[in-house]
Amino acid sequence: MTALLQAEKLTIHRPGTADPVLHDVDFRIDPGEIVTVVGPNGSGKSSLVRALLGHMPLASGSVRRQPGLRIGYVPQRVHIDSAMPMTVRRFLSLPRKVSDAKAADMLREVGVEGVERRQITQLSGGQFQRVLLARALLHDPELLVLDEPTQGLDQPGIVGFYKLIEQIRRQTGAAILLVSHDLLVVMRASDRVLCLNGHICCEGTPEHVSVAPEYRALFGADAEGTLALYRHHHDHDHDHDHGPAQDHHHA
Ligand SMILES: Nc1ncnc2c1ncn2[C@@H]1O[C@H](COP(=O)(O)OP(=O)(O)OP(=O)(O)O)[C@@H](O)[C@H]1O
Repeated sequence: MTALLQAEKLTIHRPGTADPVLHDVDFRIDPGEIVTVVGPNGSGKSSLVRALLGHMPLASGSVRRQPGLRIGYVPQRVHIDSAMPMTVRRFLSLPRKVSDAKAADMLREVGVEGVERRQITQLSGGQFQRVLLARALLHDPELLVLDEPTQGLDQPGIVGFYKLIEQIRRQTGAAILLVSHDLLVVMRASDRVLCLNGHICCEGTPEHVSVAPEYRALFGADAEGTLALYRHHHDHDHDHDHGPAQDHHHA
């Protein structure tokens, strides 16, 4: 299968220095895959994403994107000037104009129907993340890139967001590259997890990564809980679809 996006020996330096943020990272994502990048703060997750998208210069190595690849991107930080009024509708037409019908469809798809006239700055955190997702989906991406898309959401909000991501993958067949701290929830939605700390510490299926010594060394006690939760979800999901993790405390 041809990768949508592939990097070889990707190395990035801190600006103006030879100090590597990332070194020798090999990466690929295939059509329809959900790949999650985890790693501690400062481990280079956002830098990897920005380099893969061509937003950041490489010190060495290569990135190859399929020619004409349509990418939808939700960056980690979106600065909205609160002094400048901006409706959701206007925001969706930046930078590329979309029709009212398309905007309305997309807002409905992501579960925030009818918020067109609302001011961006007056949305809740969860509504704002969904509007960002709607904007990233407007031009039928083959690859959706989400950098910490659930920041500021509470646990049910996070679970709901990842369900939406899985649903989008099912409906559109888009590949999804996720950066996240929400190890517990993210694990379940991913086909492949890549654990980063300046380089790739380990990668593989969620179950493989959660028992890898490199992963455990990085995430300590949290790592144990991740595996327990992953197993729990995984077992149950074969039987029936049921509610989020916090409804079921199995120690
Ligand atoms: N524009 C920049 N100038 C200088 N250093 C930078 C810049 N961007 C990132 N860095 C450094 O690169 C390293 C990796 O940062 P990056 O944001 O990629 O990590 P991250 O894993 O996404 O972190 P977090 O989980 O905190 O978002 C950090 O040490 C950071 O200080």
